[in-house]
Amino acid sequence: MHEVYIIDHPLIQHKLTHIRDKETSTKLFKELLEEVSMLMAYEITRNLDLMEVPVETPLMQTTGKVLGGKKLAVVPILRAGLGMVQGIESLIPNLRIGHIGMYRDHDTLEPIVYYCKLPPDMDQREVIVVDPMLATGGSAAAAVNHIKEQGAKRIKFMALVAAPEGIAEFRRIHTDVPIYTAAVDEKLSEQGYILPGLGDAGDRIFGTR
Ligand SMILES: O=P(O)(O)OC[C@H]1O[C@H](OP(=O)(O)OP(=O)(O)O)[C@H](O)[C@@H]1O
Ligand SMILES: O=c1cc[nH]c(=O)[nH]1
Ligand SMILES: [Mg+2]
Repeated sequence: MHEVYIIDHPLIQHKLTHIRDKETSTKLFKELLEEVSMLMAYEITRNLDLMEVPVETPLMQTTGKVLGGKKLAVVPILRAGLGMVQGIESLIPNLRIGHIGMYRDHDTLEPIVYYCKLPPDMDQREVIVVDPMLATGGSAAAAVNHIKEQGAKRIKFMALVAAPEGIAEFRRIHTDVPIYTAAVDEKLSEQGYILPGLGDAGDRIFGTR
């Protein structure tokens, strides 16, 4: 069973507090989410494999290290996951980006796949699935199911905020996928919102409130 990693770097926690604030504008919300996603990706990728290569500095020949392991792909869960891509992309060279569209039926809260386009070689890649919110866990679990069906074997899931209920549900279904989050909040509301949370992430990113 894989772990839940809480990335509690002070800069991430500082920015997360401003993201939660209902007075934060759409523009600032988006910028902060990108910054936090970059900082989280920095932590998540700290175990990437390296290989040695020769490099010639202006002064002499030496040996350096470059990324040498599996190639990476990031897969945002639409819509809100899109708000995390640019921050990650700015950090990771040669990143491939897949997209999976999920929405929750407002009455049943059941997740529904409405779009999926992934790189063809998913079995060759280390995959980071991103969505700011892990609420009931239904969307994330269904998205990862779908991505596994396309061949992906090494997957990590990254959320900004997670509810205990969502963590439990996701781990019940995907024992092989570690969860990385900046915060585990108190609980879900009866409407399936994370409390205290930050509201509807998609609406706050795209200004559709
Ligand atoms: O864990 P769950 O209970 O499944 O809820 C989490 C999902 O809900 C939100 O998406 P939403 O359905 O609001 O779609 P959107 O991104 O288009 O706003 C969020 O971005 C997650 O994808
Ligand atoms: O609190 C929540 C729960 C699901 N989706 C969101 O965007 N926010
Ligand atoms: Mg939404």
